[in-house]
Amino acid sequence: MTTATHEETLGFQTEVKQLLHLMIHSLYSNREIFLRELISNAADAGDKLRYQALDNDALYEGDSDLRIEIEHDAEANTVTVRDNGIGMTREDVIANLGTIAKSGTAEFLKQLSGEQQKDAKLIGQFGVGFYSAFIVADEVTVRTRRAGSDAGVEWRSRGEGEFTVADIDMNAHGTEITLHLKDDAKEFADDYRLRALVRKYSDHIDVPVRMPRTETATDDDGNEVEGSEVVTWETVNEAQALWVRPKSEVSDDEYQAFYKHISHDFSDPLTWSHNKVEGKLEYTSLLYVPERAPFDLYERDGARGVRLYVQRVFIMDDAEQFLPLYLRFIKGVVDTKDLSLNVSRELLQKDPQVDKMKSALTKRALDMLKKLAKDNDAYQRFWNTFGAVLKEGPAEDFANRDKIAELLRFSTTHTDSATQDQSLADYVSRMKEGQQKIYYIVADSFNAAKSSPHLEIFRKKGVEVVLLHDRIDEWLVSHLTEYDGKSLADVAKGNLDLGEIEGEEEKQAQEETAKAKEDLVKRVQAALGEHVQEVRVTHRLTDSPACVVLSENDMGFQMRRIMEAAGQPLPEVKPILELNPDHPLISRLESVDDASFGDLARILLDQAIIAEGGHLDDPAAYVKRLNAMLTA
Ligand SMILES: Nc1ncnc2c1ncn2[C@@H]1O[C@H](COP(=O)(O)OP(=O)(O)OP(=O)(O)O)[C@@H](O)[C@H]1O
Repeated sequence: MTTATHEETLGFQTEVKQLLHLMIHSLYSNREIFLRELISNAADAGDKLRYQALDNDALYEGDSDLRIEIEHDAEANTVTVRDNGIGMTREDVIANLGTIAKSGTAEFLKQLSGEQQKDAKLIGQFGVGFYSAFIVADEVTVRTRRAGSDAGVEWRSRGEGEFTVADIDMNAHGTEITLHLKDDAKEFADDYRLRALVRKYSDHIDVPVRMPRTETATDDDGNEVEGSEVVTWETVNEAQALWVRPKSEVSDDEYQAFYKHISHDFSDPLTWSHNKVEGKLEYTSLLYVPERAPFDLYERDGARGVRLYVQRVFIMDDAEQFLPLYLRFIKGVVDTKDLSLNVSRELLQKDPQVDKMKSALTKRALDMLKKLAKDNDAYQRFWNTFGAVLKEGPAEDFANRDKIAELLRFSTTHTDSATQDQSLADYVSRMKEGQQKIYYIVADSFNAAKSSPHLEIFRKKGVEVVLLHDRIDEWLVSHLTEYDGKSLADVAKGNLDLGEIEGEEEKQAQEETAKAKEDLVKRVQAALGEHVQEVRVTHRLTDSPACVVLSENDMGFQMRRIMEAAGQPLPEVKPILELNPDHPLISRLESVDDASFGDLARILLDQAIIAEGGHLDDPAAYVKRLNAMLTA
């Protein structure tokens, strides 16, 4: 009988309470995943012990045969998951099983609306982990002892806001988790069910998962002999690391199950790529593209996907050195012979072998996406979720710029739909005769891009324009300046240059118009003074009277607004005002008296700024001027 001492009752961190509540209510129909989660943790605990024992064999305490054991008691309604892994100290227990350390958790939970809270998949992206035990249990007891330490700990909770910890004596190191099943979850205290679940979810993990089998002797008449029961432990799973097996022998189901084991995701991955590399570098990689984004995709210290193994020994999670940041959504495993077992994060950063593996894995990942792109439907789902992350690529990874460019998808005026489903290759295939550039516009929203006055001439001439409206887009195009030998041109910057799309006659007519309006331009320039960089006549407009543009080298309007919102001080840039000589308002401008001229010119400038999505310095003054005009 163990004696519990130093017992204390503590409250869960608020986030844990919220998560427990959400989980219990939203994961009811996925209840069985609790076993996968507990086995995953137990396997990780084994991995951690094996890693630490590399330096200190004594940590095994004479038991280096890592394993997981699952038992049940149908009468008591319990299921127990036991491992002889690293175990936990009292401090570990309080920190790990009382709080959630992931940053961004509070915001994530807060953002979930009532409807979303019922969506299992949303909670699933969070990675439910240990707390999923409470989906099936009304009481959970954890007994654990850290390998190499004397002190055992017992943690108990009903999942209702509090937990109790106490010191206990414990012979074996490792962790034993006992679930007292809820009335409606008694079905899990069943040998057949548990075995099936282990095979379904944990066949492919490295550690053996064992379950007891009781055999009873029978007499000559076939009756069981009382007291002859012998319990043998039977390994239920295959217990071989999946990535070590030849590709041809691994089924899709096994790949998918392994993905769920490493990612804690509920959905199947979209695709995967399994490769064994031999030669100068020797490693095996198994990379997956998930279907759903993790909640912390945009968190600075959010989880990165790759787990590092050295010769099958788990070394670390989140090994960010193996893939660039713009591929952070990729999950998987890298196992290599070329690193030493005691490699640390710091050493990884300096190791030239790691750089080589990173560049090889990056290519693999990009090739995997290229293959996925052949399936329009699947690729679109990928793009809708991770496209904005992939757009970080050209800036981060200059060498693979062209490969990344092939993978990008955009909205364009060809479809005029907010769905980003057009590739640059699609665009190029539709370019007009004589068109040398790929035209794009950047705006704060799809509608602002689609309705921009800058597009008028392009629509008139049937020239397609890429409609950029993600926050990252201006950053993207500042690093992706050409594709397939064609430069990318912002239609809102510099002089309009349609190249050979316009005939000589057209160009001449435009020059003549510009000449004819020289006086007007000068007058507007004088009236607007310091508010503009320049005033000129344009032929890019058909319906609007005026628009604002920037010089070729100025930072775009969208990027400016983002940087200003981030509190970044920026030098002031004045817009160039372009006037549409064929518009009635411009003709009117030529005929109004001096008193009204200044006001109308200013209204045209302000309207052009509004149409482009900008903010006026003094909106009330604009309204006043406009009202004065309307009532004149
Ligand atoms: N069987 C175990 N042995 C040792 N430590 C454990 C065990 N189970 C859980 N832990 C510890 O508790 C922590 C929290 O577990 P939990 O399952 O909630 O989250 P996680 O595994 O870190 O995250 P996720 O499940 O999202 O990957 C683990 O990181 C680990 O440190």
